[in-house]
Amino acid sequence: MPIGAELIALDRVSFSYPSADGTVSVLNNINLTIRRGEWVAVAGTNGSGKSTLAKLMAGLIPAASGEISFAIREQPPVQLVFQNPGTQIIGETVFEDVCFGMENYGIPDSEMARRAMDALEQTGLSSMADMPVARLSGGQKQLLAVASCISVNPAVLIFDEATSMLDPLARQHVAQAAKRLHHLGATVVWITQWLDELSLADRVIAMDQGSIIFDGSPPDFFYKRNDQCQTGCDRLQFAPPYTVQVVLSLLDQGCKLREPLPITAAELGKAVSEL
Ligand SMILES: Nc1ncnc2c1ncn2[C@@H]1O[C@H](COP(=O)(O)OP(=O)(O)OP(=O)(O)O)[C@@H](O)[C@H]1O
Repeated sequence: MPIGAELIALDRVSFSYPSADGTVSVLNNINLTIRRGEWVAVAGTNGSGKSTLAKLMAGLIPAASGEISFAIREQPPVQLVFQNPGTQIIGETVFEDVCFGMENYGIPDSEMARRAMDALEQTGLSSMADMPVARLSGGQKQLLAVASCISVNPAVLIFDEATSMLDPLARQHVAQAAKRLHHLGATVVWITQWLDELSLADRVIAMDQGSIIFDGSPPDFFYKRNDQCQTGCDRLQFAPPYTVQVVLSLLDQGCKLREPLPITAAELGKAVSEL
């Protein structure tokens, strides 16, 4: 299937969880299409429904109303790295855990060890291959969950705040591993609270109270204002990353920076050097 083909489409999807006095509505009327080859970042306030959206896109829960369609032929179609890594770790040792996922997808024994070590290498865990999983720290468990998901080479990889417990170096490892799969053709959905990670994406979805309030490019998320003069970032009441704050300050002072406005330090350096 070509780059840009529709892979996952949500059409007027709503979702509610059961509660003591009926149900609590979590997602309202979501329309969203994920296309092959995209890197889509999802940002949003706590409790806005990001993890629920991730589970719907991974086919783990059904929509209460509306329709979700999948047009993915590869196996496995979607892998979701959960926010809480404990929920997806099964093996006794680090190496066994990575192999467990591959066994489920029928990856030949002859390939398994090489793919497991490659995934552990990419996530910085290769020296811990024989360590019992119970001895891993929270962040190391998060890295193991990432390694297991990347080892099976899914068509769509969904990271649900998969870097929330990681130190800056480990975050970089995970981002690089995801980028590598993306270059090889995987589609990436990257849910994050770290706004500097939005620069990795082609497209940003912002969620608030169960609705998508922004769907556009990373620069537009930080700089494009609606009729109420608010950006997507303003509407979430999130402080923009430092680089974006510097750009806004430069614009306030009358500097003319070329479009698209910079969102990373490297882009800002280049834009300033061209003034
Ligand atoms: N299993 C559940 N049963 C009942 N309510 C739930 C369940 N899981 C989540 N919720 C509720 O659904 C809402 C959305 O939760 P969700 O985890 O999807 O949000 P989120 O945007 O991922 O939040 P966060 O950024 O805090 O992880 C929250 O109000 C939460 O309390």
